[in-house]
Amino acid sequence: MAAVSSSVRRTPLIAGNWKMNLDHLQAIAFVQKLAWSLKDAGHDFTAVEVSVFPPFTDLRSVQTLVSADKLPLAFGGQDVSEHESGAYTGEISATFLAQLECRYVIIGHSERRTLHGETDEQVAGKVAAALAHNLSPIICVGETAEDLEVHGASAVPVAQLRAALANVTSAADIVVAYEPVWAIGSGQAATPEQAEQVAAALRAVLVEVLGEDVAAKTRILYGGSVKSSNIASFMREPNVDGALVGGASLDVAEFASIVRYQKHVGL
Ligand SMILES: O=C[C@H](O)COP(=O)(O)O
Repeated sequence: MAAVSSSVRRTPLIAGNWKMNLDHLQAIAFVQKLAWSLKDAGHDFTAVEVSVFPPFTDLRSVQTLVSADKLPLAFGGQDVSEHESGAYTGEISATFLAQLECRYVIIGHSERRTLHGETDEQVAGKVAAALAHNLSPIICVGETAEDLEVHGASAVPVAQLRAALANVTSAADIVVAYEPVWAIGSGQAATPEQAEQVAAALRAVLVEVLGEDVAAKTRILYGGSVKSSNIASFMREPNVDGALVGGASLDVAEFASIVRYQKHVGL
């Protein structure tokens, strides 16, 4: 496995993927409460970055609030089109997301791959579209329970990451999220050791494709049944740099507690 300099500091990222939950009014209330709760707790947003991923219809409201109140929160879309513009009913372009000051966009979530038949080629196209508009793609990869049994944990995520990077040739501001499909919404998270093993294999792909410097700076998140009670165990792993949180990101207190993992476990 390719070695990566351990001296590079990667700012942890805790990302909340709301999926198809919270309308634009609920989004405003949630973001206000989250920001107040974290500020009250003295959270250092430069030490652990926080981002939320509302439905598209909430983004304008979230942008307005974050901008007006100068909140130290990032936000982004849950998906993006690989196309620039045109006759693509229902699609949202990277240009539109960039205009709403999105910093990130989730790409290739297993729910998109499974429920909407999204292919590796489309994922690669979306990654390219995001980067072309200075959005940082959070590239999701992960194996199903069947993949795990047949191929082991790393093979499918590694192949998915290689495919997603097909159009990426230079230093790029990307994030990788390792989300075993069987762990999503199941209450059965991977063990920290499993997450670290796959994250290390994914970092080796980053070294091969993008070089050691970029690989050393790229954050790799774990996702799948992350809660305040297990986040610290993942964050202790050297190649895990944050979490992509689904269900637990919909509760302000629980999500704030995940963000504050350093505090409550003394990391
Ligand atoms: O994007 C988030 C993941 O799908 C994880 O969801 P979960 O935390 O509900 O398991």
